[in-house]
Amino acid sequence: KKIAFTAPGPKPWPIIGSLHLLGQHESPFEAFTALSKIYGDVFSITLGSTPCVVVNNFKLIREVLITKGAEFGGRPNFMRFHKLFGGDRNNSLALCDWSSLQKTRRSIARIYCAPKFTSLQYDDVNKVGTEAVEVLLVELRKQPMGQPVQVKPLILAACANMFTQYMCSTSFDYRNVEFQKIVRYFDEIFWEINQGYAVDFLPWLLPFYSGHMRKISDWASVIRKFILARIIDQHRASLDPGVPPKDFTDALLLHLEEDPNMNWQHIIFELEDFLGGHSAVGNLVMVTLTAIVKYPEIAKRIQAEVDSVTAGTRYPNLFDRSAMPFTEATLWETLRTASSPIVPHVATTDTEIDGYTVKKGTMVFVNNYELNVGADYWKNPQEFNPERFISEDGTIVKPSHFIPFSTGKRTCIGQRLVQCFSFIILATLLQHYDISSTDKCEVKPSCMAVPPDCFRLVFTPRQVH
Ligand code: HEM
Repeated sequence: KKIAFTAPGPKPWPIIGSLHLLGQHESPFEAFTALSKIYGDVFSITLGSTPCVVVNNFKLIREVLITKGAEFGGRPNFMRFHKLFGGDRNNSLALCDWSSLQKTRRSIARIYCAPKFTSLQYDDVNKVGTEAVEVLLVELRKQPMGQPVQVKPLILAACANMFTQYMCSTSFDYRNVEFQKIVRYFDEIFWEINQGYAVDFLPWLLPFYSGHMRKISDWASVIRKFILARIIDQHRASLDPGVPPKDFTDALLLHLEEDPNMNWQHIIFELEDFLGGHSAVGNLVMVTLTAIVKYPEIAKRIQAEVDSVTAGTRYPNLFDRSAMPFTEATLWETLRTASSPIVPHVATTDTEIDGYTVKKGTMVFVNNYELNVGADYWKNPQEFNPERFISEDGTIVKPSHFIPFSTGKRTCIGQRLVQCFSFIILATLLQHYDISSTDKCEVKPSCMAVPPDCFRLVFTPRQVH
């Protein structure tokens, strides 16, 4: 008879478990990599009183996300996740446990959020993206040129309009105070969701976090009220079940009429989830711009590419992507080096990883930081070098272990939109400006988010493009 063993790991202390070990490095993922050198590529760790397993190599990560994806489809029960979604994290697509409702929600979203290259939706993404970036250029021209500018809110507003226009056929003026407020709150939430807190694992600390938790649920509820009043109500008034849906919002509303398992709340929460994706794109662009500032030669290569493709006579667009591999590769290299964490998974049944027993309810961390910067996976991993994603024939190549959007059942639904919108913004900004900074442009390791109030950038109009 086979004897069941759990994976080796550090001995937990009473109450805090091994939480203290995560504090010994700049990011918990660096701590995981360090611990994997002691305990092996799969190890157990108790955080607070939660049993966790960390998987650290590509073979085991595939086992968790693909081969046994169905057994690891749950999400952690963090209080913050509930607070963000009206008291129940199952309202959220990214933070809910796996269910048939989730399957339905993902399938409605896929057509709109993962548009194929030859689809009508792709043309729409292109149109919406290029129009919104032209408005961004107009706003940038109003800023003092050659001086430090707090540019994040402008970039986020452009991204927000790309998302609201694409998904809800609605966009907003940059001076609309309510719009500014929800863009800010979405960004606060994005920053928040990217932080790890001891209270996630030590719920008895909750009384000390009550103010913080209230703030989180207030941000989310202001956002939902805005979505209902400014977007859903208008769509509902003009909805015509006899014609194909004009956008994602219509598709969701039509689905509500057909599917008894769907209710009003689901629609609002689903829109909130997807519209919130704009903060991810805006933060990715900000992180990419830190590389542009740090490595001026990379900016020059992107400028050469955009100048040659557009001959200085038009704005770049999505159909230029294949002719601008360096620009695209810079975004992939940013995703690699920033190494955004994969949301933890949870075992929904008693199972195994690499032969070790994993009990139902165990939280599983996928150490994608190791996949992104480990010496076993990359040549000179610490170097920022977009060339690593360009093949000899000038096309983009991504090694199979590079999974910035994860893989399997719960893979990111927004990845195509991210690639499309961030490409348009980066290419157009560099077509028009040289970008530098007098501030320290630092990004935390293993984090795709920069704080809502972050470094300023200096935009200098280019003479030739
Ligand atoms: C730089 C930008 C982004 C990165 C790096 C990113 C990465 C990820 C990762 C790693 C996951 C977790 C997958 C897993 O647990 O296995 C995820 C989930 C998800 N992402 Fe993204 N994402 C980005 C932007 C977006 C955008 C723009 C949207 C929406 C339009 C979006 C929608 C989602 C959703 C709905 C999920 C949850 C899927 C599920 O749990 O079933 N993401 N993303």
